[in-house]
Amino acid sequence: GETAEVTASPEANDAEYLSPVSIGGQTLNLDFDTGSADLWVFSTELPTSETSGHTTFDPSKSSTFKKYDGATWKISYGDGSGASGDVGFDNVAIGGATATSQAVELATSVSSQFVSDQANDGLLGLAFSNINTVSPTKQKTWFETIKSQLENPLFTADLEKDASGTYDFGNIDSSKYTGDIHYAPVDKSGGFWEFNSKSYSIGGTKSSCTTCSPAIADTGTSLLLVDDDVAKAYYAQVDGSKNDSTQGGYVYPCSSNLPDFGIAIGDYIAVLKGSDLTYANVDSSTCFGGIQSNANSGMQIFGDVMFKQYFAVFDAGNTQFGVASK
Ligand SMILES: Cc1cc(CN)n(C)n1
Repeated sequence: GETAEVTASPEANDAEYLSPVSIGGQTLNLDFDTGSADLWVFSTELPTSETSGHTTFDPSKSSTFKKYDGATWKISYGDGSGASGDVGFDNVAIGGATATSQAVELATSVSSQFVSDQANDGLLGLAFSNINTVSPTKQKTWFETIKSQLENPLFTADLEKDASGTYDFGNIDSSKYTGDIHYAPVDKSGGFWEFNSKSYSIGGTKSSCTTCSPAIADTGTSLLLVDDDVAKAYYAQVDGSKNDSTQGGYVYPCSSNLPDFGIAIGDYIAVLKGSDLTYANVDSSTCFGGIQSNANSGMQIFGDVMFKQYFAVFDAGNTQFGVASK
């Protein structure tokens, strides 16, 4: 069976991580997103006013591209961004592993967030294909297309703070973590890498929250979005913090001490170091937190803030998600 490894390079503030993907021989930099299941790209079908700075996929220049007549797609993300377009099939290679006849969704329209994010040429979804948005027939993700060719039906994420990391497909590289991998069973019925998260700790003090929302492992989200009462409890321990609607969330004096925050991955509490829980500066003395409220959406979203501190295993063979220290 095959294995593959690809670099994940951070954008400013580690807001997102981009990886090179070859589609019909054309290389684009895509955001690998375990929180969605569409592989879509900036394409020559977009208005040129929207593609400045991006690499676009040109189906007419790929000898292996096949149009999927009549198929369309339309996706919107938790941050309000979105895109839509039509569909074809092509050979898609990542780190030397090629999925043949992979559904490739060509954007004919993208929201302003994507137009201005010139480093991002599209997304590669790594959630479960039951939430793919292609109509009339849902399409498989790249991972599900290639899974049977892999040494093991899994992939791992090693994202780093302000440095390049890796995604590995088909194997767990033991040099990338220390200690045990702590697994939680995944409920994939909603299409996400979803698990229970019924406790947390703040500054070493553990709280159980039987009513806490389930969580998803989402490499496409920058922050850690936790239930509203948990976010409140955390920032109650941060001097000078406030929930500032103009800034879009909790901010605090950069000089304040941030307590460690433990998140439950099933029965295991992964402790995130307070010193790594500041996301960005709002101004020279005010900081924006990496932990924010999910506005009681009913789902907790564990994004890159977690992946920067823990090595992660997405195990489709056993339908489980695991983390390990690194
Ligand atoms: C573009 C994009 C992807 C995601 C996470 N699934 N978000 C929040 N935004």
